[in-house]
Amino acid sequence: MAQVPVTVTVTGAAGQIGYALLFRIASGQLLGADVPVRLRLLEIPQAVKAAEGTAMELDDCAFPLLDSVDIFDDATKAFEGCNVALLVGARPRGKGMERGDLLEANGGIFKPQGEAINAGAADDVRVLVVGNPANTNALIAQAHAPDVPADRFNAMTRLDHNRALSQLAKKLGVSVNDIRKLTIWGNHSATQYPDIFHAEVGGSNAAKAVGDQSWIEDEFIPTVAKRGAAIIEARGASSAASAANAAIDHVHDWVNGTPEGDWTSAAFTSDGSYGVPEGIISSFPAVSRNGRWEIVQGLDIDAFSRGRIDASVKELTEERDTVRQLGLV
Ligand SMILES: NC(=O)C1=CN([C@@H]2O[C@H](COP(=O)(O)OP(=O)(O)OC[C@H]3O[C@@H](n4cnc5c(N)ncnc54)[C@H](O)[C@@H]3O)[C@@H](O)[C@H]2O)C=CC1
Ligand SMILES: O=C([O-])CC(=O)C(=O)O
Repeated sequence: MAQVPVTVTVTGAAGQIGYALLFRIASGQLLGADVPVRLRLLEIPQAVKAAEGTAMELDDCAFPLLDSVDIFDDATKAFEGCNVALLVGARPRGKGMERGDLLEANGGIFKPQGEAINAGAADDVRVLVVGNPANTNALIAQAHAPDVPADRFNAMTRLDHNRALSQLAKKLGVSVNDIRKLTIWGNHSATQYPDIFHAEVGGSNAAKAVGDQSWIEDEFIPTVAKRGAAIIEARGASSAASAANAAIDHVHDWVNGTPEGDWTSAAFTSDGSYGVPEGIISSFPAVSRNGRWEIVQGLDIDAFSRGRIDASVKELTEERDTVRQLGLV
């Protein structure tokens, strides 16, 4: 191994996303085919044995890039020296629940994890929160890591972005490779706004190519925004492999940069752009340059998009107010 290994901490390692994620990280898909990784897995004590089973399977793959796997039930140890933290461990929602119903149950997990990241992670740590409600859990972790730059705490809306790409490609009968500049705004929840008004298909405007506002409003947006619930209904369990895939995409692009001529969607601390209140963790059109996300500026937001963005942002500010009342931020 030519390079120094990068330390990647994964929480909820024995869960279903963990199982879909760890093998892809160890094979080099998270950071690059020449970057060795050290895995540190965090689980609750009852699930440590299952995590050990996964670690045995990781051994059995003989991944050339996998330097080591260590398992912990103590957050302080798990985040020691961590460069990339994937906060997956949380309670998933069941049928009929909204992600916001999990705020109190999961809020308690992200405070100690933020503290542990603050105490022991590497100076360049990047944190992606996957566990729901992801945006507000990221806000909680960030609030307890005052020494880590705020922009290092992200929440995952890349799965929504990928879902939207796929739905739009199907509608237009094109490949996902033909679509650029799609955006998920707001919260990773049913209020999210998948925006195709700035998207391009084969270089032309995607909304014009669709040419059907009622499809956008009544089919596309609800299908993308409620896809998580549809998967739960169909599978009896929430999305796992697609969520792991999106986490890989998000961190890969954050670290290695987004392609020229395109952008993606990522949730991070608002600087007030597009009227999103400063400080909340909201999804934006984003490019990554030199390892940092930048919000794509200068997009015209019409009245329809304004209303949708505002509705999702309102939910985010309400979630923030709830966790404030609970003393979590
Ligand atoms: N942002 C997104 O797009 C998506 C988010 N999710 C969310 O990801 C989370 C994980 O989903 P699954 O893997 O399906 O759930 P799961 O229930 O299969 O696994 C969760 C794992 O987390 C562990 N865990 C619980 N508390 C922990 C703690 N304090 N520290 C470390 N580990 C802990 C559990 O023991 C369990 O092994 C859920 O919150 C789910 O809603 C799921 C899909 C997409
Ligand atoms: O819907 C859920 O609870 C899991 C999730 O976040 C998603 O699939 O988008």
